[in-house]
Amino acid sequence: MLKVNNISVIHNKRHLLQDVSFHANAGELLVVLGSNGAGKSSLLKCISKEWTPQQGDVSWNNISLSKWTDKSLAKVRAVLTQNYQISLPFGVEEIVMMGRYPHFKNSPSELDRHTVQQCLRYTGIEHLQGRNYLTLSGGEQQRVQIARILAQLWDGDANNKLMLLDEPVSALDIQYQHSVMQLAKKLTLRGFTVVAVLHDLNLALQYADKVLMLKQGKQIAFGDLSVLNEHHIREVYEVDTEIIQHPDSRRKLVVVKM
Ligand SMILES: Nc1ncnc2c1ncn2[C@@H]1O[C@H](COP(=O)(O)OP(=O)(O)OP(=O)(O)O)[C@@H](O)[C@H]1O
Repeated sequence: MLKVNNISVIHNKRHLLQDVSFHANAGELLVVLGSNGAGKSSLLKCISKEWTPQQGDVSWNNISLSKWTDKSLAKVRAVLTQNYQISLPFGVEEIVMMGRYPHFKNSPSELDRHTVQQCLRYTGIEHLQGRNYLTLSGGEQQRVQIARILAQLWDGDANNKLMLLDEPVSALDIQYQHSVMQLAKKLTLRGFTVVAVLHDLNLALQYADKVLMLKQGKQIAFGDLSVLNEHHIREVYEVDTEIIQHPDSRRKLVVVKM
């Protein structure tokens, strides 16, 4: 279980996060929502142990992140960041193999190579094998990055795996947006805990098990999909919306009122 207990992050006397508390269980997809600058990426940095909050605590499986070594955490927690910069002409398999770095010492084993192949297949990018990463489109690069973090978490107990996705679908067309969200959902069904920052409220309504809503570093709402309602959307985004139900699928949709 991921437990975030009353964390605050202060930078230059300004709260980037203030008294944020929530949890996510094994097998849950938690979507973090909020306006630009609300603190979503800052929160992911705290959950990934890149940042240590000045107040409060983050724990993974009942152990405070401060007690996890970087090496052991790297085997159970993987992060897809917004700006993964690579300037050298690595091949696609080499990038995915980077996800295996915490698992081997000097050179990859047969198992590591097999895992890379499995992750390329699982993410539907086998056809990109042999390509120079720098020549891929933004969307293709994003899917390779997803294969990389999957390779990092591939083996071991799925209930002990935490995947953090910062705007995973931002560069993707509608088909791949859904294929990435379906992949995230499939991983939660295996037992993974997935935390994803999204801007698309309809994707959140379709895929989230739980929702956390932030505004200016403060927690506006946390809970099941019922918290993603017109009232909280108005509070967070200052936009009037209506939540309607699709007549056939019964799926809920957010529509902006003009
Ligand atoms: N390293 C830093 N030093 C100072 N301020 C920072 C730092 N990182 C983020 N901030 C500030 O903290 C606030 C929250 O930023 P953050 O990137 O967490 O927001 P966000 O919700 O992810 O935004 P967006 O949706 O635009 O990506 C912003 O005002 C940002 O300028």
